[in-house]
Amino acid sequence: MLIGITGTPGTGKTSVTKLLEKERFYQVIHLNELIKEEKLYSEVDSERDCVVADMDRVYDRVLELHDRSYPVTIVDSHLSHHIADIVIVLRTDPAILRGRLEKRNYSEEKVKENLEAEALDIILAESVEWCEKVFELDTSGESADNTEKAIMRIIRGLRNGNTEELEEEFRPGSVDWFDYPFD
Ligand SMILES: Nc1ncnc2c1ncn2[C@@H]1O[C@H](COP(=O)(O)OP(=O)(O)OP(=O)(O)O)[C@@H](O)[C@H]1O
Repeated sequence: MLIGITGTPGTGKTSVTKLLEKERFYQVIHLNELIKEEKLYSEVDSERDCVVADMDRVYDRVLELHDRSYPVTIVDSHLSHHIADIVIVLRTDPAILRGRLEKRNYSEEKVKENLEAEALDIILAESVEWCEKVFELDTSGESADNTEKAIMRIIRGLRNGNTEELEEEFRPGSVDWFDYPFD
């Protein structure tokens, strides 16, 4: 089973998937690292300090790496909803996200761009449009450990084929930061 952990940068995907990796029960593909290591991009956007991933090559590489001896393979990336049919979208209140992104020494423009994407539910909306099953998980005010536990609960439900209650609990649309003041 291939599961994407997606969300705006800073919502905690890497922190949480590193915890999940320690369980040794999951294969975890940290896609952004892979894209950089294997140069799976078509362009370097030096102005925005990022790369433009070549999604066809990325997709093929994930399929190659997908090790079916693991019951679950997790793809960690804000691009994972382009690849997996089942995704967990991590969300963070923009006021909290701002603090996390500022610690990375991002430019104010890049911080605002990401906060706006989070407040406008961009990744959630894409996930709902493209993926079969979407769980929305709010990490605001939660520890990474608790977020990991919630993800493990969702994975357990998926493996047991019993997701009705989880789909209700983590229903897309449960957070609303539309009124976040940007200026
Ligand atoms: N509940 C939480 N879950 C995950 N991370 C959290 C949580 N609360 C606080 N954090 C902190 O938020 C930061 C998230 O950074 P992280 O690199 O994991 O985000 P990311 O979503 O993987 O970003 P990127 O897409 O840029 O790789 C870390 O410093 C982490 O310790």
